[in-house]
Amino acid sequence: MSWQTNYQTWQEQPTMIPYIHDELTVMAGNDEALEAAFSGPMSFGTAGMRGVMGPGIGQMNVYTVRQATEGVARYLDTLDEATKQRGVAISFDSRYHSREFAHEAAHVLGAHQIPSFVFDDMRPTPELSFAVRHLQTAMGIMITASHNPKQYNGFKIYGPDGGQMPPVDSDKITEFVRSATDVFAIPVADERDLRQNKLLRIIGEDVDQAYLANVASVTINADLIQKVGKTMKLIYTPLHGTGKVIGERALRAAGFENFTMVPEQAIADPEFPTVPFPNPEFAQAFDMAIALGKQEGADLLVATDPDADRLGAAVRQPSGEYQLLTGNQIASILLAYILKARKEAGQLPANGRVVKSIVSTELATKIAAAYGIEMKNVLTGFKFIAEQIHQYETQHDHTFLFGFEESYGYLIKPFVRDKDAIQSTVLLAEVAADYKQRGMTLYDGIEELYATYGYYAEKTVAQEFPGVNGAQEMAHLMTEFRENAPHDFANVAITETEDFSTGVKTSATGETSTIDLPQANVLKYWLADGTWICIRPSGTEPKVKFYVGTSAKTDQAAQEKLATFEAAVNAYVASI
Ligand SMILES: O=P(O)(O)OC[C@H]1O[C@H](O)[C@H](O)[C@@H](O)[C@@H]1O
Repeated sequence: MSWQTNYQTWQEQPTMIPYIHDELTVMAGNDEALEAAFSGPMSFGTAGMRGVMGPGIGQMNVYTVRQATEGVARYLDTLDEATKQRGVAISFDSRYHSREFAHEAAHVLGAHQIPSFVFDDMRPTPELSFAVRHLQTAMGIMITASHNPKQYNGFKIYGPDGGQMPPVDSDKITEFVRSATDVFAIPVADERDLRQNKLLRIIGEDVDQAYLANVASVTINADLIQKVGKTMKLIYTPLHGTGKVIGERALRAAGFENFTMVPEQAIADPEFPTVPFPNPEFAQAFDMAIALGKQEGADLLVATDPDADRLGAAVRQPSGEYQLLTGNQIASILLAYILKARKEAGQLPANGRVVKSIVSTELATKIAAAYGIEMKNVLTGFKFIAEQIHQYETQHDHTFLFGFEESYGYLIKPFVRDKDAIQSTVLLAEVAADYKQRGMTLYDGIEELYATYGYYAEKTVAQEFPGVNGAQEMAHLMTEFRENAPHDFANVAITETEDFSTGVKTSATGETSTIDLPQANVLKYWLADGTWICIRPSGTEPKVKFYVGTSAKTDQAAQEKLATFEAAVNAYVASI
């Protein structure tokens, strides 16, 4: 159907929600906006859906949230009654309409006689993952657009283990979402009736307490925290999001009492008024924390994104200036501490495993190997880390020690099955305390890791492919890489090419072997000097991402190599 026809259907609805009706009126005559909103449905995939808020079948609004939830409900209808009656846990972040969307989801589930457990106020994504496990619900829904700009919102689905659903199940839900084509015909139950019939229950403090008790268990050395925790100075910013509700309590419960929250950013605000993007990957997210850190002489600055699943950090350098750490550096220093402290405590299991994505740093592999611990590499997406944990638990063959992605996501203990910035904040504080006790800072700690294991450097660059032809152009780029395969980058030979779409690894001499991972449109090259280069279309944005990871004997040499390979990749792409 054309966007004009879809638009007309919306215009002619007799019972349109008044504020959406008003938004439609504002859009009248703006063909570009109307085309974007009405040409096709929102895409619903393995990560659920995410998009700009506004009227139309292609944007996030009450009707598209109802449609997505209807898909979830129809899926649950196919399961046995006992599973269905376990219901769905629902949380939401601090964005515009997040609370409203969470309740709309409950109303749709209620119309199917499916109970829901909705948080009384915003809560982090990892706490929703925890709630699914704690309340033993059949599924979970998180209303969030993570660290996207304020115009966005999203709908994420979780399976009974608390992990984002693996493709095999989420594909079924996607089918059901697509089958609910008439968004205006989806039945919704009345909030008051649902509450009376116990089909909608409000949860909050009870789950918080259980979650916080678990978070306290991620610390390893209680004596250390006792000694240093009270004096070590931290600055924490929740960047106007859900971390405010629980991050403060988590730090305090773990014994870190000497911290200040950036006051302006400890106010939940869907405008995210103090930052250009509420994303701890961006330096500007730290501007206020740095100013406060300098005033207070803080050792460590920590920022969590609006749904508190990602964590960024900055550490004080000897000069008094702060240096931002990358996701790879934060993960490496957390991992090195976990392995060291657990070994010292006699708690390092021989069958321990660390899990990371294929685009994350090899420094972690080297650290793990130094402790005789195996590294498992999985595709990008924390659901694949959750899937590993589930497997270890059911097969009893490995013990999960740590999981991470370079995109600022880490998980320490599996009472949550997604990245957890609250757990990570608490453990990172303990790591800082450990260095402080040794008369060092986290900055020195990173230097120490490099001096021991080699200087590792990584970079991700993304090329955007906006517009209607974007997907096609991205496909063309990937095809070019496959059909006119490069032999080298910057004159360093490619020794192995991994094509995850066929699951085949090919050496320069033509020998092949199988990659033991699900199929995905990803290419990874291993070079003669140990450098790796990976290319994949983003699963969440219209971008192709290029990742480079290298290492050398000095920092300068590693940075130079990184710059050379980045230029070589850019040159190859420009030649296509
Ligand atoms: O596909 P990308 O844009 O690189 O995003 C990848 C990210 O997608 C989601 O946010 C997942 O929750 C993350 O675990 C994953 O890292």
